[in-house]
Amino acid sequence: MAGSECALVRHFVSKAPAAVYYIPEFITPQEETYLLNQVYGVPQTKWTQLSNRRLQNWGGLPHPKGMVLEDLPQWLKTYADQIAKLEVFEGKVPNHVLVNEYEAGQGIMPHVDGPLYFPVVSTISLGSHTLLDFYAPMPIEDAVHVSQAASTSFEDRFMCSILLQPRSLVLVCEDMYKVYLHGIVERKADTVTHDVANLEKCQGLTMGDCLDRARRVSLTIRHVPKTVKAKLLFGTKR
Ligand SMILES: O=C(O)CCC(=O)C(=O)O
Ligand SMILES: [Fe+2]
Repeated sequence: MAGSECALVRHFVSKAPAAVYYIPEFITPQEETYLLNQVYGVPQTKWTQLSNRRLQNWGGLPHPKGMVLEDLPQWLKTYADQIAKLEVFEGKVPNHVLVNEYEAGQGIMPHVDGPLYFPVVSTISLGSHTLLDFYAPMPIEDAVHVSQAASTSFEDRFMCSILLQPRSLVLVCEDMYKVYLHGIVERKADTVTHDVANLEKCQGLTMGDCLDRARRVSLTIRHVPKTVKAKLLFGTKR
């Protein structure tokens, strides 16, 4: 992306409840193919299989005592450096990437990314679109009656969706990171509705369109502020 195009204001999603920026076609189709080749070119042992998705962790394992920093491979570092220039990380360069792979029909439960990261997440989507859904947190008074609240809560607390098209970049900031939960519903297709807050930034789509999901790979690029040398975290006597 050319420097002059970097001003984020025009990518601001004004219909979201707090700061989200959505940049369609952040990377070219050639870069998308290149990144997918890199993701699938790593040794099988880099993959962790979860019940509803596979992932690769790069940069180190975030830990409350600090992350033992590992260099990002160049194919990820290039994008961490580009995203740093967008200035949402306040001068820091992202040092951690989670690669998530979802088959059509897979998703991720609503969650918050938590305090180990600088409170901004930047995500490049590869291969397929998805809908990233945002939810208000559970009210405190309900939290003590979790089992009752949980049965209806996500539907009641739904706030908006952001359509993540292949090759797009989304930046989730402020309360969208710190307060609201995000998740991806396990569905094979998504319908475009008024709930999609960034629809006006998605070319060629109209209300009511049905989009079939395919396999999606996401690069979740973040900054872990607290890093340590391996010796300090684990001690010397092991
Ligand atoms: O795949 C995505 O876009 C979301 C991933 C996510 O929320 C996470 O890894 O914490
Ligand atoms: Fe997340």
